[in-house]
Amino acid sequence: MTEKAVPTLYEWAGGSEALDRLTETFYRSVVKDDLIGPLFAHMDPGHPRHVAMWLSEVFGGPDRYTKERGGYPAMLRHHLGKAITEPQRRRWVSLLMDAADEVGLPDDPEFRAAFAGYIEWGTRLARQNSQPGAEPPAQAPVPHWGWGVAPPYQP
Ligand code: HEM
Repeated sequence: MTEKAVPTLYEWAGGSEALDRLTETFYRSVVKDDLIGPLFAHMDPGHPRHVAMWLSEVFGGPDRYTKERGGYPAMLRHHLGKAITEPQRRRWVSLLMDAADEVGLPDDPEFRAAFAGYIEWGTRLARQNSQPGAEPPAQAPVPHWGWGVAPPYQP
């Protein structure tokens, strides 16, 4: 019996097109939000696409954020000194999950658990690293997130 190959989270999500749709929709609601909108008032117009590139790389897609945007050190720099609060972090997560539903990212339990796991981890690091006086590592690889203990259900 041959075993099915396990797709990456990137493939399961629908690739870069799906992640672009996700971040476009997400940042449209972010900029209108009273709690976190002001943080993004001077956002680069390419921001949604850049974050989609980051997420693609994390979830096993092409390493475009590393090649074209400067990888982890560049991402880190964008958060330093922003003093993100816990309510702001929670709002960011909540709006992203709303956007995931709105654009129809796969909603199976395994995908959403893995997706939420990375988002929870990443936003907590972003909050910590954004505090005044934080000294996060200046260099680190872009994380590669997988399915964890619940690989996709493939009957
Ligand atoms: C998993 C969590 C997160 C990821 C993957 C992420 C990713 C990124 C990336 C890749 C950039 C740089 C984009 C570029 O190269 O142009 C960035 C910038 C930024 N992020 Fe995050 N971020 C996360 C969480 C957060 C949270 C929780 C907040 C605040 C509530 C936040 C606020 C910002 C801001 C204000 C910028 C700079 C925007 C600008 O002025 O251009 N991030 N983020």
